[in-house]
Amino acid sequence: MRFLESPVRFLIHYVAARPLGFLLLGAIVITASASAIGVQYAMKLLVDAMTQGGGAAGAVNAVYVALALFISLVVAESLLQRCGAFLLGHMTVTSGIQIRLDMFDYLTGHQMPFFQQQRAGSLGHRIGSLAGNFGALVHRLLMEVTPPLVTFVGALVIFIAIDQRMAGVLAAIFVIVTAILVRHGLRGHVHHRAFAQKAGVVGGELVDLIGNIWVLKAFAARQRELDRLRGILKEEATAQRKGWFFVERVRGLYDIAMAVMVAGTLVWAIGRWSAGAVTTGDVVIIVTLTFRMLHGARDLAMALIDTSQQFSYLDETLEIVGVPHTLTDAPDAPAFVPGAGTVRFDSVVFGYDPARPILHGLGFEVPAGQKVGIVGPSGAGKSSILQLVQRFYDPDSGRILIDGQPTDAVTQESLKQAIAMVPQEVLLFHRSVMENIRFARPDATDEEVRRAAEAAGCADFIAELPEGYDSIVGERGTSLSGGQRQRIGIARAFLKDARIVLLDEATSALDTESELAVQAGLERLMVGRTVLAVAHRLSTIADFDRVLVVERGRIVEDGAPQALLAREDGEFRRLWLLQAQGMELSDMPEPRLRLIGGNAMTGLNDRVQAVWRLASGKR
Ligand SMILES: Nc1ncnc2c1ncn2[C@@H]1O[C@H](COP(=O)(O)OP(=O)(O)OP(=O)(O)O)[C@@H](O)[C@H]1O
Repeated sequence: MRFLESPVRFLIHYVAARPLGFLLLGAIVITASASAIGVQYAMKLLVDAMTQGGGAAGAVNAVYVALALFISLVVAESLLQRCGAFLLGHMTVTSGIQIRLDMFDYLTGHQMPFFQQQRAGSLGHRIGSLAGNFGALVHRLLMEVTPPLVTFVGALVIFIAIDQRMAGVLAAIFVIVTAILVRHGLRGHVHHRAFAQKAGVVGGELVDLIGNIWVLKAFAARQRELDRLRGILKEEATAQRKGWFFVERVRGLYDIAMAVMVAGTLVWAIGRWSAGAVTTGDVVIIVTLTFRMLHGARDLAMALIDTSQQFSYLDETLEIVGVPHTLTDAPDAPAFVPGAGTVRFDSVVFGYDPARPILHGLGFEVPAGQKVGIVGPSGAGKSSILQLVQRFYDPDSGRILIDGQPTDAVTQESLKQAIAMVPQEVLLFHRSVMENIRFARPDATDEEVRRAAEAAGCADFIAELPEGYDSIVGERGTSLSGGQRQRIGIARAFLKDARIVLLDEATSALDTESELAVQAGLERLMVGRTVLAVAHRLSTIADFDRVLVVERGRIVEDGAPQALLAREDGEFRRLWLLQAQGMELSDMPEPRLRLIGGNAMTGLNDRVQAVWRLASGKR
C-alpha cells in the first residue's frame, strides 16, 4: 500500500478519494478569506465616501453603495465560514470512517507475529488516532493555514495599490515574523514532549503505587514513597516550566513585532495622509490590514507548528501500522476448492526465525477421513504443524498441499474457510452466545446454531445462562468456564462443517465432568472428517487411526496407536508408560482407569480401555 509509506501520501490519498468535496471546501475557504479582506476594503470605501463627499447627494449615494457592499461582504463571509465548517465536518467524519475501515482491513492482514509484538490496545488506539490526525491536518491546512495566506495575498494587493514600497516592507515583515515564530515554536516542542514524557512517568508511578497499596502499607513505606514521588514531581515541574517559558518567549516576540509594526505603519500612514498622498480611508485600511497581517502571521505560525506535530504523529503511527504485509496471497490466486480432505507435508522446513528451524524436513500424508494424533514432548513443534496447515505461516522450504492444492497458491480466506480449528484457548467476543457460535458461519440460521450447540454438548449450560443464547459472555468469554468455552469452540467447528478439523488439546486441566462433555462433543465432531489432533493426554487419541510422534521437529514414529504401543523400545510406548506411571504414583483409587482419561476416565468408551489393557499388559 503505497499511500501508507508517508504522511503526505496518506493525506493526498484520502483527499483525492473525495475530490469534489475537498475542491468545493477549498473554494469556500478561499472565498470566505477573500471576503474578509473585501470587508476591510469596503470599510475604506465607506470612510472615503463619508469624508470626501461633503453631504452632496452623489456622495450620500456613494456612502450607501459602500455600506451595502460592506454589509454584503460581512454576511457573505460569515455564511461561507459556516458552510465551510459544516462541509469540513462532514468530509472529515466521512473520511474518518473510511480511514478506520481501511486501516482495520490492512491491520488484520498482518501476520500473527505482528500482533505478538504490538499491544492490542495500543493498535486499536492508533487506528482511531489516524482518523483524528487526518481530520486535524485537514482542519489546520484549510482553516488555519489557508486563511492567513489569502489574507496576506489580499492585503499585499491592496497595499501595492496604495504604496509599493510599503507593501514590500510589510511583506518582508510578515515572512520574517512567521519564520521566527515557527522556528521558536518547533524548538519549544522538545520541552513539551519532555514534559509529556515526565507527566507519563508520574502517572505510571501513581498507578503502580496505588496498585501496590498493600506493599506500601505492609512495609510502612508511605513517607518514603512520598519523598520519592516529590523528586519525580520536581523533575516534571522543571520540564513544565521550560515549556511555559518558551511559549511566553514566543508571545513576547510576537507582541514586540506587533507594537513596532503597528506604530511604524501608523506613523508612516499619518505622515502620508498629512502630505495629502493618501486618503483617510487609506489610513484606516492600512492600519486594519497591518493588524490582520500580524494576527495572520501568528495564526499561520501556530498552525504550521501544529501541522508539523500532526505530521510527526501520523508518521509515527504509519511506521508501525503501515509496514508491508509479510504473508500475502499470490497475485490472482484462485480460491481453494474443497475436496475430500487430504493433507500432505512435503519436506517442510520451518522456523519462526528462519535462522532457527524448528521443523526439519517434515513429510507425511493424511488421507481423507483419517484421524491422526500428533504427540511428543513440549516444544517439539506439534502446534506449529497445525499453524502451517492453516497457513498462518509459510514454510521456509517444502510445500503443504491440501486436497492437492499448495496452501500458498490459493487465497488465505478460502483456505481458512475450508478448515475448522478448535484451539487450546477458545477466544470469545464480548457478544451473545448465539453471535459467538454464529461467528463460524454468519449466514447460519438460529436453528442451525442451536443444532451445532447441541451436537457440541453446549445446550445444557446455555439453557442455564440468564438469557440463554442471548447471554453476553463477558470480555474474552470470562463469564464462562474453560470447559464451556471449549464446547463453544467445538460448536463453532460443527457450524463451519469443514472436511478438515484441527484440534489443539487444552493443556489446562478441566474438571472430570467438563472434560467428559468436551470429549463427547469432539468425538461427535470428528465423525466423517479428516482430523489432525495435537494431544497431551495420550488416552484421547487411543482410538485414532494413526499417531505421529514428533520430537525436535522430526517425525520419529508413525503408525496406528496399538501398533506403536506394541513396540518394545518405541517412543509412543515410552510416553504412554510415563503417563501411566505418573498417574499410578499419584496414589489415586483405580489408577489405571484414571490414566486412560487423564482425570476423566469414567465413561470412556471400550476401545480406549482396550488400548489401555494392551499397554498395561505389555508392561
Ligand atoms: N509464535 C512463536 N514465535 C516464536 N517461537 C515460537 C512461537 N510459537 C512457538 N514457538 C517456538 O517453537 C517451538 C515449537 O513450538 P510449538 O508450540 O509448535 O511446540 P509444541 O510441541 O506444540 O509444544 P507444547 O506441547 O508445549 O504446546 C518452541 O520452541 C516454541 O518456543
